[in-house]
Amino acid sequence: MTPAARLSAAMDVLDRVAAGGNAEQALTQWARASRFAGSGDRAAVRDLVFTALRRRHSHAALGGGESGRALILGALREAGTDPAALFTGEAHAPAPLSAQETAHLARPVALEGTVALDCPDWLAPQLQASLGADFAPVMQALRDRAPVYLRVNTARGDRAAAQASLAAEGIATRPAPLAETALEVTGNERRIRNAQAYRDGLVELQDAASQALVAALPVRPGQRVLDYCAGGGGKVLALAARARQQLFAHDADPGRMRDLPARAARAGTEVQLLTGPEAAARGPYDLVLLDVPCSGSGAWRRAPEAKWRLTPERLRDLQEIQSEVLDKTMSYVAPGGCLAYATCSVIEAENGARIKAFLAAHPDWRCSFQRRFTPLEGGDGFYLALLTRR
Ligand SMILES: C[S@@+](CC[C@H](N)C(=O)[O-])C[C@H]1O[C@@H](n2cnc3c(N)ncnc32)[C@H](O)[C@@H]1O
Repeated sequence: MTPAARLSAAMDVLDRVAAGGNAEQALTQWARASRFAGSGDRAAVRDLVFTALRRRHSHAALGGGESGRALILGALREAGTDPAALFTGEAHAPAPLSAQETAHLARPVALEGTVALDCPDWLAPQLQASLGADFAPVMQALRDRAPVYLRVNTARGDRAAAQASLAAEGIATRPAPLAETALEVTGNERRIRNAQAYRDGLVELQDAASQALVAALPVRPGQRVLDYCAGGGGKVLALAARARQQLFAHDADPGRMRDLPARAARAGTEVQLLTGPEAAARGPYDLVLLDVPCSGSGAWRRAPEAKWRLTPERLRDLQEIQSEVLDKTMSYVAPGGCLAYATCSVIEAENGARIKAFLAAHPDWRCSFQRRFTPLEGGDGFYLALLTRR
């Protein structure tokens, strides 16, 4: 594909996302319908789409609108590329610029405040209050692509062995300071899923802060652990590598745990999947991990459309769900056990405020540890609170 044809494809995908589609699915649909697109084309279109979504506010201002075409015009303008040479209308290139577009592109645009930071306007005060002096740097960081991190499965080998195995297949990595198990991929990341170390379960794809969060959980061999919001199981598998435990996983949407048994087998461990009633009946557990549904604000680099889809109503609903999950599962914790509350959000209302509300309603509980991670440390934004009975 020519560079101009890649722009047309990205515009098309962005329009599908604007109509309510999910970016990953829209890209997959486009790739299936575009057999002529090689892996380089798919990667380039993906980059264009994700950058435009991360920077939708500023690109819309620069490009003169929120359509896929305007966002791509904004991206070219930000990069200092003259669109006229690409927007020729020839073959699969975008149609030539209209008079209105030409006029907009000629007008100076000063990017300021929430537009320059690509921050949703309504959420800026809350984010500012949550992050303080880190607000602008964090929002800036969320405008860029996230690093790719691997978790070394220490049940299979150490970090040096994983690095050596990956290097033998041309995949460059370096240790990431956030967690002892974390490697940052610095070259040839597209080869990971075919690499021997990945197929053998020596490494898994997992954000470094997510690994650091799991490293902070109180884990002892032989204990019973319930991952109550297990999703794909990233955290429960990271827990499995730390010590031999009896592991149980539940999710309100069991379909999300579909790949968990196969992933567990690849990692050399076993996780029992439980329905809601089973999760209640099989307790108590020494550790109950609640990786609750949240705004995902700490992970907006990876799922940037979520940044613009979040609404005040949805944020309120999420807080209700978060408190409900805490209230429901506190009785699942064994005496002396721990209830671990986690989000991938940097919004205080989903983090410390939920814990404060929980402790106010349940004075027999206390918070023994809390930690917030932001993208300024390299990984995604996360929050962890450890709760124990007094
Ligand atoms: C942040 S994701 C979990 C990610 C996962 N722990 C990981 O590390 O890959 C939150 C999960 O909570 C699930 N969920 C939503 N509401 C729930 C509820 N009331 N009870 C249990 N799980 C819920 C969602 O289906 C989603 O899979």
